[in-house]
Amino acid sequence: MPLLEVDHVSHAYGKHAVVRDLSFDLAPGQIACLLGSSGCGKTTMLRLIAGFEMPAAGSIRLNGVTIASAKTQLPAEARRIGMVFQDYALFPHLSIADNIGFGLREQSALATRRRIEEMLELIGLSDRGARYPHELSGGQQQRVALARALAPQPHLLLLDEPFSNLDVELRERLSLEVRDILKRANMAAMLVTHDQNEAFAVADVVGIMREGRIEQWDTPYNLYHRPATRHVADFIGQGVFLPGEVMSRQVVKVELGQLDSDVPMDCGPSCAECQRGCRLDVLLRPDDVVHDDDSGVKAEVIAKAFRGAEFLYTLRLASGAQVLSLVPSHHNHAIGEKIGIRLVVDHVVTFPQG
Ligand SMILES: Nc1ncnc2c1ncn2[C@@H]1O[C@H](COP(=O)(O)OP(=O)(O)OP(=O)(O)O)[C@@H](O)[C@H]1O
Repeated sequence: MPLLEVDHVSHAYGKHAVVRDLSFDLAPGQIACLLGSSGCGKTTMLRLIAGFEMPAAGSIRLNGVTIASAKTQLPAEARRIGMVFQDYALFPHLSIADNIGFGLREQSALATRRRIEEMLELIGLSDRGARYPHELSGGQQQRVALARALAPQPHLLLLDEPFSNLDVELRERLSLEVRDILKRANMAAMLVTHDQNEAFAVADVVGIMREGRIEQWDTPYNLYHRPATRHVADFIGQGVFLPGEVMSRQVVKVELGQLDSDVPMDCGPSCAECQRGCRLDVLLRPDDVVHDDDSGVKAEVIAKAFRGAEFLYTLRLASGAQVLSLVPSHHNHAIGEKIGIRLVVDHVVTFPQG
């Protein structure tokens, strides 16, 4: 049985529909993320699960029990759902240990002390229990916020942009640490963010939200390699769309060569049984375009960005179309130079021409 079931949930603020017919499940111990640009309804969905908003339609079940629908609304404090916010929200006048123990006041003093010690160990701050929040770094404070939310053993943890107050380097490291802590605690969690790296670092499964709907609910790998829509393909990672000509249901030709797809290609709604000659767009990621001096296909370097181990080259093809290519940075070519390239595409992704 799924731990969390969100079933056709909708919500509006006045007449403004913000969450539209959303459905997804979360398994025990699974970490999911809602990813989308600002205003797409991510936080509202989190607030519906937490119990701070009531759905206009649909239902939310936790462990098989309906906690929210248009008719039922279990109070937030009765849901056993923990929350971690972007501003940590630690109590400044309480020690780290007392912050973590805040939600445990109904337990005996001994049980509370043991649980605090366990949580301090889980977040790697066993020696800081007597300190106060202002004596800790931002990353450490966020770990304490996580420990405080985990201490009462919630069924589910919700994290609202938990790393957005931290600098990029720390954000990346803490994302991995948080994933590790959640996995060790076998805690199911749902994160919302607009940062793709964060989503990919923390989550097992990611829902791409747009205007209150989920466009694709999938693993980070599939979102990148098998985007279901043009919007997802654009939103996740980098890439370009190159016009292609369908040679058969499984083969498409682009300017750089012929590609074999392991899935049949649909050229558009009118194309029931694809005929040779239909046209569509092929998604090419920078890692699909490989630099090869021996290749007969040449492209002109029109821009380059140094990434340390690699250059990201923007290349112009003979037709004028542009592609991106990730090239090991010891291949340092000048702008205007022509370099050999070839395609190495594992998954051919095509869309009707836009
Ligand atoms: N309490 C509210 N009353 C009225 N409108 C609201 C309220 N909360 C959010 N909204 C609106 O609903 C829409 C979705 O907001 P929400 O906070 O869910 O988006 P989000 O995807 O989390 O965005 P962000 O990444 O900027 O936090 C926005 O247009 C926002 O202005």
